[in-house]
Amino acid sequence: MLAKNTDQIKELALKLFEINAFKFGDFKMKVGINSPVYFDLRVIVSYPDVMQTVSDLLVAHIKELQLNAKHVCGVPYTALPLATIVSVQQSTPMLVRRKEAKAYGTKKLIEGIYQAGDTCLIVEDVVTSGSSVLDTVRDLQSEGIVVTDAIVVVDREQGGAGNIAKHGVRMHSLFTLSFLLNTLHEAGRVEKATVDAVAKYIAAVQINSDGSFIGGGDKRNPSEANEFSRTKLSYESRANLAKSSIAKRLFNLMATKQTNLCLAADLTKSDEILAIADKCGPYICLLKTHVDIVEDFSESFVSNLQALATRHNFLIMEDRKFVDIGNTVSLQYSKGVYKISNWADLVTAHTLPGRSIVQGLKAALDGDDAVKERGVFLLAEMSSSGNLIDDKYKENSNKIATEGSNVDFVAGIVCQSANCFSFPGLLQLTPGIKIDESVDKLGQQYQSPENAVKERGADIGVVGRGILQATNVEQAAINYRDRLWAAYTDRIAK
Ligand SMILES: O=c1ccn([C@@H]2O[C@H](COP(=O)(O)O)[C@@H](O)[C@H]2O)c(=O)[nH]1
Repeated sequence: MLAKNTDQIKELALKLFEINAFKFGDFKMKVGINSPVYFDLRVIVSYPDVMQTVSDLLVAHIKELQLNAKHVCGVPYTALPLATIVSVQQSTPMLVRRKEAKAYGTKKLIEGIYQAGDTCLIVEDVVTSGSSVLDTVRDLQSEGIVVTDAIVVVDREQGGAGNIAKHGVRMHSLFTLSFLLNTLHEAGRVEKATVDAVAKYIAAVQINSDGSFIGGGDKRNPSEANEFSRTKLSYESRANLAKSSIAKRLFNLMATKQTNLCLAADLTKSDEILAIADKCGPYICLLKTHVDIVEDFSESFVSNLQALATRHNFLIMEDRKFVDIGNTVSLQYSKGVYKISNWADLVTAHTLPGRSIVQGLKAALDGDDAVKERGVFLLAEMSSSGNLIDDKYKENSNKIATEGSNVDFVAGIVCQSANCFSFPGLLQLTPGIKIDESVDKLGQQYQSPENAVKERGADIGVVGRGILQATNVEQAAINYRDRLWAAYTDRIAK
């Protein structure tokens, strides 16, 4: 890294974290190992300002290092747009490497005009073992092109630079993983413990270009290599990793109040809801409503509920399960009889309409400060038997939740299984909890608090009729609070 651009590079590092191009979690890497950190620079194409900064820095770096090759070539695919901008900015002709040779026509692997003996600079986004850079080097060399240097945005410091050097190619990076972590720490975005844990992982997991481990052994065991598995981290440390302000607030509230119980207040009279909120308020982190079942809804009902939320320190979630085009959802959230955005800290939404559902909800709020006060939980799974959700739907819901433009507003995911998502800054809300595991007559399936938290990854357990139908609702809330909380403390202690 060159000292001249340090401030700009630091700013870029913070921006990459902000747009979720860099994240903490438990990620499966190309080489088959789990990693606590992941770079997804594919997202930067959606941020022209970030593209501009990255390519400006690459060009400045190339000039300073005097890497005067005749061509530039991006490693497919993420680095292709970066290589294109570098090529245009420097007026250096580009070469394009195909991943597979064409089955027809020229059958070329390298597109562009070149001659044997020409030099070429490689552009890459992220280097782990260096194998992708080396694949590109090999194909260029097979055409007689000379490669002596590669410029990359991020060096994960896991052996890539050394592996590439063994093939006679010098690797230069805009920044390293350690630099990025220290920058995030200096800016107060991550704790020192996080920096140390990742440093430990990097030191332990050094990779050869064929995917084997430098020094031998098998580091694929996540408990040895990765301390960032979402279900192993405390709510306090996950608060630091959360990108949504309300998720941070909820994690901290749960940790200080020592409760991960959400009460589903599915009652039809406002007085009944207020009475149960008052009785159970001291034991819950969240109170969930279905406001459209309340027969005597009024503005005073919501203001009284908000007063109870302040008195007992819980948040309010309207389980509206929005599912429509962005414009309609925006109106449903903020207008009509209920004006949900005025009083519900959190809402729920299906991902069926696609990413526009999140944008629609955000559009109803008045600016960035209002967005910070609110959040959404996206439904990726349901507890009802025979529901139509499949693995692809789950995976795509997770993608929507972690996309850069959504991360400030998506606080969590409603789901039933621990493998639904890995980003530790999101909360898993799991409904369908009852001490006597059973089913109801209309398709609801229940599991015990212990199973929900320890086996299925629930961070917050939702209990409705298990409390509402108890003879002593306050005592029932205490029982569920105690069992859910004990299951969580057991989970992180193991
Ligand atoms: O998959 C889902 C999503 C939401 N819910 C809601 O949770 C409560 C559960 O109430 P119980 O009385 O404990 O069954 C209810 O408000 C549902 O709308 C869910 O059950 N499953």
